[in-house]
Amino acid sequence: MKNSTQKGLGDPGINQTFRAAYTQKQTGKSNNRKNQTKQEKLARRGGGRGAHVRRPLTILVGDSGVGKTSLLVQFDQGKFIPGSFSATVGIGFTNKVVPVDNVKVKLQIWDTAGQERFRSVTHAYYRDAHALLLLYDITSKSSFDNIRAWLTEIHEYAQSDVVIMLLGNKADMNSDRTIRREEGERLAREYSVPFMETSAKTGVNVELAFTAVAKELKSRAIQHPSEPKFKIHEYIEAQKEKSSCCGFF
Ligand SMILES: Nc1nc2c(ncn2[C@@H]2O[C@H](COP(=O)(O)OP(=O)(O)OP(=O)(O)O)[C@@H](O)[C@H]2O)c(=O)[nH]1
Repeated sequence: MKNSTQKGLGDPGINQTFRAAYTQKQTGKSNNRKNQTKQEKLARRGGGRGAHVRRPLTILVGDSGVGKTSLLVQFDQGKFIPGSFSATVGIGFTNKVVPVDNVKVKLQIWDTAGQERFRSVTHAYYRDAHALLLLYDITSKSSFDNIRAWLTEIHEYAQSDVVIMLLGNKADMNSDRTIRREEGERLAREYSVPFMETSAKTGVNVELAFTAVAKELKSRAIQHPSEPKFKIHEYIEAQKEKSSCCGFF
């Protein structure tokens, strides 16, 4: 269900850091010169001192209403804004520094519109993505059924080595659940992608999802021969066990 207001394209009501990235990329111009300058500076400088991994791109994808914006807002600002749902227009983005060991991984995270009419726009960005977080809503069978189609599109448009993670969001809504956790796990196994259930509302596993991506991207960018290779599946499984042991679900 949607109301008439829409978020994205610089709407400050959702997240002050979201910008009109879509317009910028399409026209080559920003509708916010100050922001563009800052982005360019950040890109040039790499954003600060010390060891860092340069702004790899993570894109949130999935059907409209599964909670992509909410997940990003929870990760970025640690809050959940309940109430009316307003669909994203185009693409919004935020930048977030994730400390991994002694390295700052500066993720650029793009929140795409799940609505079908924006699909051709979001396809154009897949090839630039280093990681894709693919969400469904555990209370929505259609959003889960559409995951196969999303994965087909991802395999068609994204780089073959893109990090893909499947997230079953709205895990706090257990009483309305239509997709069992095992179904998510089975689908993820079939496609060999890591999986976890998240809640943008309570924050469960939200940080873990992004941290796992940051760790994987860091390990790919900075190879220390002496360090054991980071294994994202194992990391997530170990961390998930920790959270489920403590009664989050
Ligand atoms: N209970 C609960 N509600 C959620 C959660 N995540 C999102 N919602 C609600 O679900 C609705 C849709 O969330 P959005 O974050 O706007 O969904 P979206 O995937 O960004 O939608 P599009 O912008 O159309 O692609 C909103 O009313 C949110 O408050 C969650 O983890 N738990």
